[in-house]
Amino acid sequence: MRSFAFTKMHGLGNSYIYVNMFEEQLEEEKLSEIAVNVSNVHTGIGSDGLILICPSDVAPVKMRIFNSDGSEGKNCGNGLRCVAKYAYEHGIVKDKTFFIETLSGLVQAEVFVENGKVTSVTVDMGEPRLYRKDLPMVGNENDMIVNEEIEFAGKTYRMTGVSMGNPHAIFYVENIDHAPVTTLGPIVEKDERFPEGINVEFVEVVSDDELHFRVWERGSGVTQACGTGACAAVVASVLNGKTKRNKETVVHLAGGDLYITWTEEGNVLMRGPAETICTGIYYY
Ligand SMILES: N[C@H](CCC[C@H](N)C(=O)O)C(=O)O
Repeated sequence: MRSFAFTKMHGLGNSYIYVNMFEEQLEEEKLSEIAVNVSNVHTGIGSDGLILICPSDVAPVKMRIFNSDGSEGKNCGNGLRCVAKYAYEHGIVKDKTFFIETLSGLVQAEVFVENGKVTSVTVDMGEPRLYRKDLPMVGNENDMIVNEEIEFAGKTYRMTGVSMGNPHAIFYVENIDHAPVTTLGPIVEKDERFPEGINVEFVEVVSDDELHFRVWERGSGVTQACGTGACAAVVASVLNGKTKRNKETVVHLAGGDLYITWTEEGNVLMRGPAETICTGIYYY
């Protein structure tokens, strides 16, 4: 019977099982199966997926993220804040500002500490990617997708596409409580026009610096929060003239609030909490 130590952490209710790969060894070919199994709330630990905190050749730490269906994602905003918290509190990093390697590139995290514990993290998520080739989405690879008319299941919608290293389809709704998260979400996620699938977000605009937000995540379904999705929603809202560039925007997710700024310099800043739930040993 094999086992590994884990820490369950969450960012606004988007929880993952974190494994410190500086101390544990997991077989590469088993990672997808382990992600599915630990995520199961009945026979596993219960989470939106698995996140590995790994050594890196180009940064103090590397994050790998697996959704609850076992697919590997290329970025995870809530995961990055928790990885930053873990790395600082476990002495993997000594500075309060440091780089984290992801499959979609390097990001820079800054931790805010009270009584030795990280309470909040700001991550510079880098620049959004705005073209069809970045999602990817079929069609002219150098076209942007802003408020584009598109048909799903016989109905016409307006969609904006933004990548934060992982792909997001943004739809605006009048009332977030009536957003078709569980009906339209899975249809868009698996639509053949997105060869690698896509995360699906619904946004209600409150003002030029406040949004309501719900998400159907690629590979995990409905989650309480999606950090990269919140970043994509703010970028999409600027592109659609609904919010302002360089102005911190509060995004109300099901699990709580994130503060996002798409700066004039081009990068996207995400600020929010990261919390430890429990530690344990997983047997498999
Ligand atoms: N489902 C995403 C990965 C997790 C992203 C989300 N949990 C976040 O906080 O950004 C994907 O397959 O691209």
